[in-house]
Amino acid sequence: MLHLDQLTITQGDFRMTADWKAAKGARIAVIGPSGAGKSTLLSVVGGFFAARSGRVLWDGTDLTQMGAGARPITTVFQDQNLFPHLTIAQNLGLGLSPDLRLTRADHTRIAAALDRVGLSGMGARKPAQLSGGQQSRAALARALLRARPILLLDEPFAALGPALKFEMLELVAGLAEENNTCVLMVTHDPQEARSFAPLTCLVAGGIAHAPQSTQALLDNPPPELAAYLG
Ligand SMILES: Nc1ncnc2c1ncn2[C@@H]1O[C@H](COP(=O)(O)OP(=O)(O)OP(=O)(O)O)[C@@H](O)[C@H]1O
Repeated sequence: MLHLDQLTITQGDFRMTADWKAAKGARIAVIGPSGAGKSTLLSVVGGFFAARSGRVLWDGTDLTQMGAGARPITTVFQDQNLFPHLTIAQNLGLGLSPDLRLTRADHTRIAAALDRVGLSGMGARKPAQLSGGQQSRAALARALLRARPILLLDEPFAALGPALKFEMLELVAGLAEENNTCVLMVTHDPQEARSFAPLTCLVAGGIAHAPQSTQALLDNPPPELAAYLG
């Protein structure tokens, strides 16, 4: 279980609180107005930014003082963060071994992860030799290889067209279900939230609210969400 325990997050004049729990395997959309703090929330959970007070726990283990790499968490940002000078296979290998000393078993796992996202045989290419959608798949394959129980997605597919985006979301949902991964995904798109996430965390008015039913929230949005959805 992911537990955000009385978090207070400040950044300049910005202030936000979060105090809730999410079960293993929960898929949660993070939605709210621009500047409300969605990315900041993910940064705090992922270990890229420290909260002013409160704790982040996973299954009772306090992660608050752990660096991002040590947390049981994988984060995928919008820019995909693939290294341009490395091949796709090496980019994936970084998820297994930061110094790229890969065993034969590692190479087998990398090939299997590429197969899984529909990139069979493309491991030797550089990122620039893949389309935007294929790069997204590669970033997802790397996240998959890390096999951490929490996955944070900050608008990872924003650059993709609608068809490809939904294909990717389906892929993530399937993988998350298989691996019982707890996913927090920032999105601006209510349709995306509905199709991907049974639960939604509304971030608005200085509060990252406890996850609630996506359908109920979007069918009957509170004023701050209604204004944002238009
Ligand atoms: N480096 C910073 N210093 C001070 N304030 C910051 C900094 N970065 C962000 N902020 C403020 O923190 C608040 C939350 O920003 P954040 O990027 O988390 O919002 P968001 O909900 O993800 O927005 P968007 O939907 O536009 O991406 C904003 O009000 C922003 O102005």
